[in-house]
Amino acid sequence: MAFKIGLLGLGTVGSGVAKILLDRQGRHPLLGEMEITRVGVRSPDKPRDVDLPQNIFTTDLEAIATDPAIDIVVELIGGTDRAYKLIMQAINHGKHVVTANKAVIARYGAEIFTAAKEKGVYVMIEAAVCGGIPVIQALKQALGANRIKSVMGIVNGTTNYILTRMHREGGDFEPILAEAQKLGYAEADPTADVDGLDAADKMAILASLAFGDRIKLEDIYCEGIRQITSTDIAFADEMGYVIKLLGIAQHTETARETALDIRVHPVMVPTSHALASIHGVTNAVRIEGEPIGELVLSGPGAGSGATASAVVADIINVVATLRANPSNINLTMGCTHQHYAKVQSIADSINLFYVRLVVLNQPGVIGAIGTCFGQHKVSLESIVQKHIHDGMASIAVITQKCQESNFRNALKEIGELNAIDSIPTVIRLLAA
Ligand SMILES: NC(=O)c1ccc[n+]([C@@H]2O[C@H](COP(=O)([O-])OP(=O)(O)OC[C@H]3O[C@@H](n4cnc5c(N)ncnc54)[C@H](O)[C@@H]3O)[C@@H](O)[C@H]2O)c1
Ligand SMILES: N[C@@H](CCO)C(=O)O
Repeated sequence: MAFKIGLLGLGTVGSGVAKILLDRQGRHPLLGEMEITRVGVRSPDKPRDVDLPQNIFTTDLEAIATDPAIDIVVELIGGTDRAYKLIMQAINHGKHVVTANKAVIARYGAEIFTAAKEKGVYVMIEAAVCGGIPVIQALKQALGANRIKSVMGIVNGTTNYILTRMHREGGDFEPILAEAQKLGYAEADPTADVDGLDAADKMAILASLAFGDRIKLEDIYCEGIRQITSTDIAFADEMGYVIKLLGIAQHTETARETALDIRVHPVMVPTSHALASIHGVTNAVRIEGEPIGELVLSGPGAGSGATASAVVADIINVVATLRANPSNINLTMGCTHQHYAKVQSIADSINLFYVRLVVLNQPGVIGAIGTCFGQHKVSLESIVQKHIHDGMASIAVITQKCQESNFRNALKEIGELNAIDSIPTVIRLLAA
């Protein structure tokens, strides 16, 4: 008897899933035990490049989520509210759910996984983070023996594509974003990607699995890449760094037991670092655990086939588990977190900084900047003056590790000095 699948959404990822399920040759034998029974779409009569019988299409998505004949609901419509309601409906009707929807899981994970636990069903989310990279399964299962120390990654392909092009071409953010939109690499509304919100959704999910607590999205400090200029890229390049948008989740150095440091922001990454060589739309996640040490998973973070690969892997896992033991939940596939993580404020975090200042080219400016930082307990690694013209100079400062609030207080005071024209960029930095 085949397991019956109800597919909600037949767009980029939905079509990829249907294509895999309709073309089983050479793939996992369990695909032979699955059948797409109903498909929820907006326009049933629209011509499509997947060979599904017309009579299984419907615009009534609720009917699929509540259909007693369906075993697994695969939610691929995107968005938040409607998708959340459909997922909850499916769970409440005793169906297992597979979704690629990071926005829903990051916002409503607590409600969804609580309901799933009560109903004894699986909610599988491999495709929600980094598309085709099996990072969810790694954290839930393969790395289960480890105490995870940190999870750090390039989890948004759009921003990595833009930053890679800025590095390669020396171009500025806006024109490269416009071209990325024309080429289909960036959405017409790029906000979620370029402002770091998509990465924050993904980090909430990864950190929750890595550290065993729920994460409130609003607790994640989030900064995007709009302020990065070609000048900063050139400075970074000269100093042996590349600028990447990173998601970071780690235990704090000072109060390891009590707080989680979780954020998304641009970082100057030394060219020798594993994440520095991740280019274009590729994603990568570096996980550090005890006893395993460090490992990096990299690959396609989006796209029809890559994301569908993760969705179908989840379906296979559900089917395999149901075949082996239909009545007991496999604990390595579920999510049982009860408490919310205590998250460290960005002001308390410890960072190294790169800061670029535009100043009047006059004696004593560098000394005054150094003094201000010193008065706020910020030690400097280097301070270099460049690009002198029209009586103005650009100064690039790199600090040693310092508390973010001390750095910000120093910077506020420096900004008030007469010789300071502007402070266009501040970027946190990874130690070389
Ligand atoms: N595209 C990717 O590379 C990628 C990667 C990882 C995760 N995801 C996630 O996968 C999900 C799907 O993304 P996608 O790229 O396939 O989006 P998409 O826009 O290509 O497809 C969504 C489909 O759902 C349909 N749909 C939406 N609301 C509907 C409704 N109320 N009734 C019927 N049909 C409806 C749309 O018409 C569309 O065909 C999203 O949650 C997204 O975040 C996508
Ligand atoms: N918009 C996402 C892809 C889906 O997660 C990205 O650019 O990585």
